[in-house]
Amino acid sequence: MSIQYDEPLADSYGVADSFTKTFDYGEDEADIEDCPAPSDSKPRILLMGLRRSGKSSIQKVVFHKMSPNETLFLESTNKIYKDDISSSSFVNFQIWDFPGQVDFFDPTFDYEMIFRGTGALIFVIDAQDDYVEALGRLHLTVSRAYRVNPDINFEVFIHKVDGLSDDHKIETQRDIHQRANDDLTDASLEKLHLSFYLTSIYDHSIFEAFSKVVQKLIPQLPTLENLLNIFISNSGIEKAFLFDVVSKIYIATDSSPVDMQSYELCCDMIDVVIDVSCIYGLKEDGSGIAYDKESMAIIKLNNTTVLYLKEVTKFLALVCILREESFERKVIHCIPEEKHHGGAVEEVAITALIQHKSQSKLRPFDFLPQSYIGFMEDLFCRREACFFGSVRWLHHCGLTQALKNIELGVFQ
Ligand SMILES: Nc1nc2c(ncn2[C@@H]2O[C@H](COP(=O)(O)OP(=O)(O)OP(=O)(O)O)[C@@H](O)[C@H]2O)c(=O)[nH]1
Repeated sequence: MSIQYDEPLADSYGVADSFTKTFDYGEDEADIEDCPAPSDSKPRILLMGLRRSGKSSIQKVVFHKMSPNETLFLESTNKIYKDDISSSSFVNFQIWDFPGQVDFFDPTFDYEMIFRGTGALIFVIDAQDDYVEALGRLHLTVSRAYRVNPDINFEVFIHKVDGLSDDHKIETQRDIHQRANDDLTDASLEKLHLSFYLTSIYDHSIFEAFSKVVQKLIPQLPTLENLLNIFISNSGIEKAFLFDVVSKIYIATDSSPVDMQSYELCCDMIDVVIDVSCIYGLKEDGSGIAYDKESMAIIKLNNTTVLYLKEVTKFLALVCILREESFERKVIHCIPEEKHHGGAVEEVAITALIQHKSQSKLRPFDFLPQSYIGFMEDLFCRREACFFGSVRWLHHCGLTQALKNIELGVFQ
């Protein structure tokens, strides 16, 4: 395996702070009564479920880099615990971890106010325990929430499945799915849709499930997927993910199916890049940050697979899996001699294409004949454009702008 690494890694992005913050487990806790009015607060994802079902562990493992074994020592949550992760993550939301014993009939619990500003409600069921009580609680919770806010996405994590055999997992999912939906039908709530996920903090399933929960809350997701689709089909890439670097949830991918192995490979690559960067990328006095706009890495595996990571924004990375042949393809070899306009042909051609594709009014390379642009388009269509050209194209053809818009208001 060879790693190419772009130095220096120090810049003004300030993600180091975020990384340090993620290791600080002591955030503020707030009483239920302290909840701000929905209009003042960030969009939120609620984590609910019975005591000891694993809610706090999920939040700590996904957003605070706690190792799964450390969760054994987590104390029971007694108050609503609000975690604002927008300072360390692309996704601008709060996660509210509820104590297991929340009582909807308690007059001090203003559930209407809480549900009104909620984007997604994750209900965690411990699959290693008897789940009859959890199903009753799930029904009570989602039916209340739905009546207040029918736009909430209801997500059920069938959790701790690491202790179950494959057959047992499928059977448990089928049974929980059936019973939960029967309860909804009995209550004439057929329109209430529940999504189910098998999760564990001991593998990547919890990150994958969280990725899907978050993606549903991004209205611009089809645009991002579309860009990634065009990108991979023009460059011979097999799979492309846009990753939130700190949490390792992916906020978008192309529309080819996600297989767990590819996802895990990309997650591991992020870890490698950040770890190497923390060791070798900082300045001698230890200042600087581990992830910035210079961050880029290529890992060549010994089975002709190439992993490619490139910074997109201070929180996001594009991570791709491709074959060596696609990676090495160079557009320059395909351009006939008479089309060369001096030295940096590739640079000029790609920039021209970017301008052309984005229909920008500024066209500094307008001097290039239309046929030339057509020729380049043709190369892209024939999947002969070079890999790096495609990466630049993706950046310029709207990805950066699309992401900026999302950052401005992910849920609006
Ligand atoms: N095997 C296994 N254990 C888990 C998993 N997730 C959490 N746990 C364990 O479950 C126990 C309870 O986890 P917590 O995160 O404290 O549960 P909680 O739902 O926040 O509990 P309350 O705060 O009491 O509501 C801990 O010992 C965790 O280590 C998992 O995916 N697999």
